[in-house]
Amino acid sequence: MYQKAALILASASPRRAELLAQIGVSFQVVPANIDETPANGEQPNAYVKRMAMEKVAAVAKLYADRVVLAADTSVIVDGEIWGKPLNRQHAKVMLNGLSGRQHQVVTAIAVHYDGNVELAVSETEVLFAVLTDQQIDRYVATGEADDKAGAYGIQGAAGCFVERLNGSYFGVMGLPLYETAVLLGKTGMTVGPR
Ligand SMILES: Cc1cn([C@H]2C[C@H](O)[C@@H](COP(=O)(O)OP(=O)(O)OP(=O)(O)O)O2)c(=O)[nH]c1=O
Repeated sequence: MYQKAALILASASPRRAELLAQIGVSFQVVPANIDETPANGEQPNAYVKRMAMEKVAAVAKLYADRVVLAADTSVIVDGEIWGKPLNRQHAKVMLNGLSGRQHQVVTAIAVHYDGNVELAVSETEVLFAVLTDQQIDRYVATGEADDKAGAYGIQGAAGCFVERLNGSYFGVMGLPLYETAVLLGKTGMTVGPR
């Protein structure tokens, strides 16, 4: 059995740290620095899985005796992978592209322990309301779009852009809690209420 603090969260995302803390897990943060460029013609699911695997591997090689958790979230529109906006103009273009339509949010999580890697993928359908230019401008001006896949964060002001979703709210936010608990459970960790 691992001790509580044996876990390393290989992520710079404050949302992931917040969500992991929410399920009663103690951890240390060691962000992974990898190239997040999709390969030519790479399928969205294959891409998010590869990203989660590369993030976990980059940190696990430095901390071989620990449990390491990494994740990757992408927004998929018509089969196209949308990561974070390059700038605020790009964020507005992305939000315009999401307005009044359905898209998918795919989050892959990878857990490395004892030389093994376990992977899980959470996929959620999200329907956005029709957004006005004024709503988009105001939202982007808050700065909330800057560092998020698809230029929105469901957990903030953009929560009111989401008419409905089918899947995992936490997966959209960046860390699907059910899948995380299942994978961490395999390492022998106690996860959840205590
Ligand atoms: C769609 C959506 C994404 N996001 C965030 C979660 C992730 O932080 C980010 C997607 O980028 P990622 O590349 O998955 O993660 P990251 O670069 O922030 O952190 P790291 O690679 O170190 O783990 O978008 C939200 O917070 N809310 C949302 O509704």
